[in-house]
Amino acid sequence: MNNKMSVIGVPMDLGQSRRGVDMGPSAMRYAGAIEKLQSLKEDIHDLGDIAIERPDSQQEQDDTNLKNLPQVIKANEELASLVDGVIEKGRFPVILGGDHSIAIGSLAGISRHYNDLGVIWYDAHGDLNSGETSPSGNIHGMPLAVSLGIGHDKLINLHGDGPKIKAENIVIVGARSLDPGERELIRERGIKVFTMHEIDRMGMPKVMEETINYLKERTDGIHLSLDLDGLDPSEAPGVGTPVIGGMTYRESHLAMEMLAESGVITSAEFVEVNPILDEKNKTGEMAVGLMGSLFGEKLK
Ligand SMILES: NC(=[NH2+])NCCC[C@H](N)C(=O)O
Ligand SMILES: [Mn+2]
Ligand SMILES: [Mn+2]
Repeated sequence: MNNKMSVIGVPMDLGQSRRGVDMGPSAMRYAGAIEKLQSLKEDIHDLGDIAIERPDSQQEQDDTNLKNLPQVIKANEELASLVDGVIEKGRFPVILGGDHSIAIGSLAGISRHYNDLGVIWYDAHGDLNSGETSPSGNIHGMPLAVSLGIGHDKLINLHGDGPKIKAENIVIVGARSLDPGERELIRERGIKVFTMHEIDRMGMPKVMEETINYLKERTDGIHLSLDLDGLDPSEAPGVGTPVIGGMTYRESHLAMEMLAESGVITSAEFVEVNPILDEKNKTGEMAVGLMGSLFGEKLK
């Protein structure tokens, strides 16, 4: 894995309806994210946080049901250029969210550097909705669909026209809350999903082994998009859209350690940490713990 890393914070909560996930980067920094990275890699640049526009209360709702669309676009454009520049310089981008809508910008910036970018979507959700299928209008439920070229034009064409990734290069791990439109899309496009059912049946070691082997043979880089709500809310309560029956902290560590051993991950983001809903920053600390394992921390 690349020893030079650049960290970008994206303090944005406008892709969903519960305030507080904008403090995610602070929560992870407070829990020692930068120090953790410095202890594992030799060259860490902290690029600080992107400036986020506040929503305008006078703003007219446009013809879509997408909440805070202009601000989400603006933040993602900025993130995409930054991430693009980081990779251009030969560095590994680590993105701290923010709600999951920021994956639109991450993937737009990263995908420019790969012909077949793979994505591991570690999440309770599929985030495969569009304006038509979304039950909420929350853009954090849409980034994977947008990156496939499904959804609002301005989101799809952000930082380069058209789709950024291919359906066959995605693996979703930990899904247990999928909307009807998302299920249909998964079926239609043949997206690989390990639901909690499969994780229970096969065990995390087999799930990660299959995930890594599947993506290794068809991609030229793999982005890990880790939504903290993939973990069970009893362990990671500081998230805006908790779903019971999730992956444990131990299983998640193992998954990160297997990714570290495989050496396949070329970029990563940690999203949806909401310190307002958390218990003494437990979820922020968990995110940093998982970062450690992903980037090669070993106890002996
Ligand atoms: N990144 C997330 N936590 N996404 C949750 C999405 C929840 C639901 N599927 C929606 O579209 O609103
Ligand atoms: Mn998500
Ligand atoms: Mn989620």
